[in-house]
Amino acid sequence: MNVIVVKDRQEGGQRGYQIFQAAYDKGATVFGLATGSTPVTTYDAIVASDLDFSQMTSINLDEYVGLAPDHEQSYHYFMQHHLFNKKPFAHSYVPNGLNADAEDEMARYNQIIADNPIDLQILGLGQNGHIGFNEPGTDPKLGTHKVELTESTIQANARFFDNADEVPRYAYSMGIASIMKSHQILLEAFGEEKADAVKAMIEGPVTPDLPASYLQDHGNVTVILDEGSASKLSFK
Ligand SMILES: N[C@@H]1[C@@H](O)[C@H](O)[C@@H](COP(=O)(O)O)O[C@@H]1O
Repeated sequence: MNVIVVKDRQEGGQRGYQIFQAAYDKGATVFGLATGSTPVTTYDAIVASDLDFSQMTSINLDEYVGLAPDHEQSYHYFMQHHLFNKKPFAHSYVPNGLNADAEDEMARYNQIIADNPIDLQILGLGQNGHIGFNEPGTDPKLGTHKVELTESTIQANARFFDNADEVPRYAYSMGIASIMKSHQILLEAFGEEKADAVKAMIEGPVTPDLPASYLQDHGNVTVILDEGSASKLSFK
């Protein structure tokens, strides 16, 4: 893993953007995108740039089951608001949280990923080490699947809802196997609350207990950290 430590998430967003731009300049056409607060500064830098995605494809990692695309906490809505309204792609795929037939949605989304191999995948990091919504214990061989969210993720994401009871209990998520097929991965993690997960991801063993640790087995991963999230690394 190529680890870059910057001062804060603003600088991290700029570094993330530079990696996007370099991939774009080298001919990347399919971008795997993430939600959460972490990638926002990178999306802001993309929006401020003159990069044109009108011939490109985006594929998002995950979506809550049961939320309509126009629900303010859906990941569809998040992407529209932070990126797609200002930088439209030719095709933007996000799992369909309203598809009650999980098998159908999993097959549909796996086909989309197979048809559009991801050149650059951006990832955030859950406090428990999850990537996408691949919670601890997830089988790394899974493709897109339906996930029951852990209590820790529900609590961490409750800040976006009126209260924790409103956080959906399930999500559709790209699997670890799908993520690992991306040619290049950019993971960003900012803030002290991510420091334990960051340390385990980089310095711990590869284990299903910390899903992001599988990234140690991928040959092209860049990790951008700020001073808080890097604070427990031993090599600093
Ligand atoms: N499914 C998303 C993840 O993709 C994201 O990485 C994580 C961290 O969120 P944040 O970036 O807000 O800390 O939150 C959610 O659980």
